[in-house]
Amino acid sequence: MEFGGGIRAVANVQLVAAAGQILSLVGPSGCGKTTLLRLMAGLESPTDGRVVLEPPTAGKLGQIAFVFQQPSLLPWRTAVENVALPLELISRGNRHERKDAAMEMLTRVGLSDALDRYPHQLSGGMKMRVSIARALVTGPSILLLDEPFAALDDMLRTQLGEMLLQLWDDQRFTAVMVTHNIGESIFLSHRIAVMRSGQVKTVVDNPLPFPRTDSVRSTAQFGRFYGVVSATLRGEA
Ligand SMILES: Nc1ncnc2c1ncn2[C@@H]1O[C@H](COP(=O)(O)OP(=O)(O)OP(=O)(O)O)[C@@H](O)[C@H]1O
Repeated sequence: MEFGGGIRAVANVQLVAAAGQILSLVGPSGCGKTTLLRLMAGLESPTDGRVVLEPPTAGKLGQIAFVFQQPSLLPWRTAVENVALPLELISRGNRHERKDAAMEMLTRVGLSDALDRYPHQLSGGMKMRVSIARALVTGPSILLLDEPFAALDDMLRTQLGEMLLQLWDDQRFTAVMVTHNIGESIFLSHRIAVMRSGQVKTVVDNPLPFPRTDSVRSTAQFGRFYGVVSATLRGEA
């Protein structure tokens, strides 16, 4: 993928996101993580090469969802109205059905008490919950997340990570998530793709079993794997 001015953001990448699993992309700033994610989403077109979605229906409306670092909610819509928006855009259901689906999704992300609040009445963590509910309301088979929790404090980050795992357990979507945070990549994913200078240097399988709760972070296995991923990031492994 080459941008104007000859900037080569991503090159020679061969990466498979296994169906029903969570894959993390980690790497130093500017190594091409976001570009690769945007290529997968179809938000950028590759200068060369291709992105293959399996099954092909994964490319259908409502089947790929993207969560950005900023929740980017519409300020004039309530939480329910924001979450119902993707259903409106793909003309699914009538007004009542869309509202019911949005309410159910918001309940699943722990916001049953905030359905009718506007974005300015929500905390940063609540806005991200709405953003994730909006992404998942169509029941996508692929969820792409770009540093979704980067702006949140550690405690919220952990809570939302656990929530994401719970949602994955319920919906079993295929997820690809960009993160700077090694601990988060280990906690949340099945496999971790380590990127440097626009290339995927290696993909490591995460040995930690599911289901995972926060307590897994204090296990020796977690610590050992953290060391492996860090060394890989530094180019030592
Ligand atoms: N729209 C664009 N136009 C020109 N260059 C771009 C564009 N988007 C990204 N780049 C360049 O491509 C390279 C990879 O950027 P990208 O945002 O994918 O990296 P990243 O790993 O996600 O970085 P960060 O972790 O800082 O978000 C960088 O050199 C960046 O400056």
